[in-house]
Amino acid sequence: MAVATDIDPLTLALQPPPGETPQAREARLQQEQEAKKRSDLIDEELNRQRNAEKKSVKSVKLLLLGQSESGKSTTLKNFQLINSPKSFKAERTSWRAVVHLNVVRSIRLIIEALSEAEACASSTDTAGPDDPVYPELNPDLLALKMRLLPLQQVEMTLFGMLTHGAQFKHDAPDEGPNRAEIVVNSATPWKNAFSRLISNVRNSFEGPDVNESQDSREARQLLHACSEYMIRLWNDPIVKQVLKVHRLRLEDMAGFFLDSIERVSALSYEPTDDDILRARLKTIGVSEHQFSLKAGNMVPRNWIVYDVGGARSLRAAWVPYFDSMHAIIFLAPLSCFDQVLAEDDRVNRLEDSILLWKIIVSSPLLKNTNLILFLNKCDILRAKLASGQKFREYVTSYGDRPNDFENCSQYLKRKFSGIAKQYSPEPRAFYTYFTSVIDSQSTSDILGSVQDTLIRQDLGKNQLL
Ligand SMILES: Nc1nc2c(ncn2[C@@H]2O[C@H](COP(=O)(O)OP(=O)(O)OP(=O)(O)O)[C@@H](O)[C@H]2O)c(=O)[nH]1
Ligand SMILES: [Mg+2]
Repeated sequence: MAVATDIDPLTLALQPPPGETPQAREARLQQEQEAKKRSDLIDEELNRQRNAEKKSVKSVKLLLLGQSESGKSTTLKNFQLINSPKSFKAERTSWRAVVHLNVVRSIRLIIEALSEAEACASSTDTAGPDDPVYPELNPDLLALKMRLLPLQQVEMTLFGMLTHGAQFKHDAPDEGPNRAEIVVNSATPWKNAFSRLISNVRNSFEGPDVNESQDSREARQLLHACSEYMIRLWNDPIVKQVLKVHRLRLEDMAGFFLDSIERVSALSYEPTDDDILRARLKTIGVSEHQFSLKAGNMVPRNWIVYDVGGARSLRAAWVPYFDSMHAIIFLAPLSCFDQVLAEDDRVNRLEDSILLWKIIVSSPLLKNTNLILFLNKCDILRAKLASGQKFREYVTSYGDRPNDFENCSQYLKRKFSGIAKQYSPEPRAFYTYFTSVIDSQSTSDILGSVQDTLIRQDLGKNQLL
């Protein structure tokens, strides 16, 4: 049975040993001093870490805005490519299916145009002066069209795999048959559907997908088997004429891979970074991407980038995010001066972008938010102007200025800056960049400078430190 004493065990343990010599006492005290020094150092380090953690939990929140197809999701992909390259690579297999869906969609649009040409040819109604006049389709072309019908099955399979149930759908039919495209609700983890099919996700892009599902493999084999027919169809001169009459410029559409059919339908195909940036998947819902970023010798920050759907019907979902954002990157595609909205063909895309920008800069909710303007798709603007497309035919206020990239892009930059000056509730600085966000190198430089600016300047001073 234990005997109770007045001395607590700790005091007892710390007492000098009985009969301690002066030398032993000195050595003990020195040891104790050193132990204390070590313990203080550890405490100091723990405190430093705790303080750093406290600071780093404050996240920098960035919202990507702009009309549909302006390049928001592509900008998000660039953020991923720079800040979490490993997860970007791990998603390659999912993007392969999207590239394949993009190819199959382009072929479907051609087939629909051919069907329309056939219907016109067999119609007994007298053609009006404004009716399209299609060339005659020869039997070889009709046979080719039949041979490509199995691609419908490929589309359904890929679609089913990505949806993994019900998260994907075709666009609303009222957008017209030529506009129908596959959308993903980005709030749902669609990429996981593929990750589950490939249990050895790590490095799966470096070797054959041993665990790929039967459906997925069959879809790829079918696409591969149709490769030659797809190439013949795309290169057929009558098809080119039909598409011209149909006013369908597939090469200007998002997710265009028809010039690379052989490569992307090869059985060993794995998407490159460039393919992933070009692959088109329309967003509905809001997707959120987080990463940790360190600028210079500052404490790492948690960044959250939000990507939203830009189609008209989806814009109401933006507003709840306005409140807590540190910065907005607004994407205005400069190349769209001659295009109309997919969701409303009475509205010019450039006008829609300008109107949206006006709404954003004049919003009282955003008066303290950093605004960054990406004047995007500069590569397409350059190519369009070089091919002789006349800017002033669509933007009459441009007048007689030269029809070149330098002048047109500067004109549009002045237009957007003027709106910001005129409509901001309070004077504000904002940053403007000319971008082509499918160019990962130049976009990486721009995003690097955006990140740096946000951390060091306004956010560093006012909100985050
Ligand atoms: N050539 C070129 N293509 C671009 C550029 N930016 C985006 N794209 C392509 O345009 C298409 C549409 O881009 P997304 O990033 O999906 O557009 P989004 O703004 O997210 O569109 P929603 O999700 O519908 O709101 C994709 O196929 C991109 O690869 C660019 O600067 N140049
Ligand atoms: Mg998107």
